[in-house]
Amino acid sequence: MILTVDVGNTRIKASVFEDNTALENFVFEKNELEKKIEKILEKYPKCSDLVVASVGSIEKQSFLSFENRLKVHFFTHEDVFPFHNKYATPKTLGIDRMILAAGATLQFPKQNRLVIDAGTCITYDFIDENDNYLGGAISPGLRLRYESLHNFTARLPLLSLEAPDSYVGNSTAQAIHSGVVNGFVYEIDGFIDEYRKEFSNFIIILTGGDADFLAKRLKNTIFANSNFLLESLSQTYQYKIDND
Ligand SMILES: Nc1ncnc2c1ncn2[C@@H]1O[C@H](COP(=O)(O)OP(=O)(O)O)[C@@H](O)[C@H]1O
Ligand SMILES: CC(C)(COP(=O)(O)O)[C@@H](O)C(=O)NCCC(=O)O
Ligand SMILES: [K+]
Repeated sequence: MILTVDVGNTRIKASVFEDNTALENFVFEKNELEKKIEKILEKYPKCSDLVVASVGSIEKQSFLSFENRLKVHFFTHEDVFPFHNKYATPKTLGIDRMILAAGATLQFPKQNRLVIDAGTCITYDFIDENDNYLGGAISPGLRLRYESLHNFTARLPLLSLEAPDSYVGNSTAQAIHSGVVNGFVYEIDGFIDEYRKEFSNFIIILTGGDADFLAKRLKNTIFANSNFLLESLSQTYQYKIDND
């Protein structure tokens, strides 16, 4: 039994896996990290390994206190991954994107794959049928768009996510919702259309905190799996054990 932990820039997600099947998922804030992990381990004392991917401000040291109880693995660029990394700056590729690419490679072998993670940022990652990781894109996520409109202007209010009534926002609030939500949806559909021009066939995996909200609004039919990063962490860890 393993406990996987994904430290994103907004929140921490965790999941307990037994034989690559998730038993329970957890979401919490950075300041609750140790307390929450303590609680999870109390509930699942059979956890033998703690596996972490962090792109947030939490470093390896935060997990060291658990090392006397279970094996702690903090993923880095030095680990073995099941794809060929063709990024021009492989050492700066986010570890979350590496885990997503690894999960896509292991779960959907020998085909072109596009992973879209709608979290703090939207990240796009493309792995071709020969398991070459080619790269993708990084753009602001949904909440980041609402916050930056507010933070960098004098007159725009901070709104929380709401589906717009129309493209034609007829008030400040509706104009912001239209710009943020429709802009987000058009961006993703636009990227998918561009990839379609170059690659005739590929599967799309949509994940992240906004995946469910997004999936039903896209022109392209995509099934969302908001647990894909944690599933990929469990699978990539197994791959590491088998290939080290
Ligand atoms: N309770 C919540 N707190 C913060 N963000 C949330 C919450 N529920 C949904 N979201 C959405 O999830 C997105 C962040 O996704 P997430 O995958 O958790 O990010 P990260 O992995 O970067 O920490 C935000 O854009 C926000 O719209
Ligand atoms: C792009 C990211 C900030 C996304 O983080 P997230 O939205 O998952 O919190 C993260 O993958 C990162 O810090 N990447 C480093 C730059 C790169 O991937 O090229
Ligand atoms: K992301």
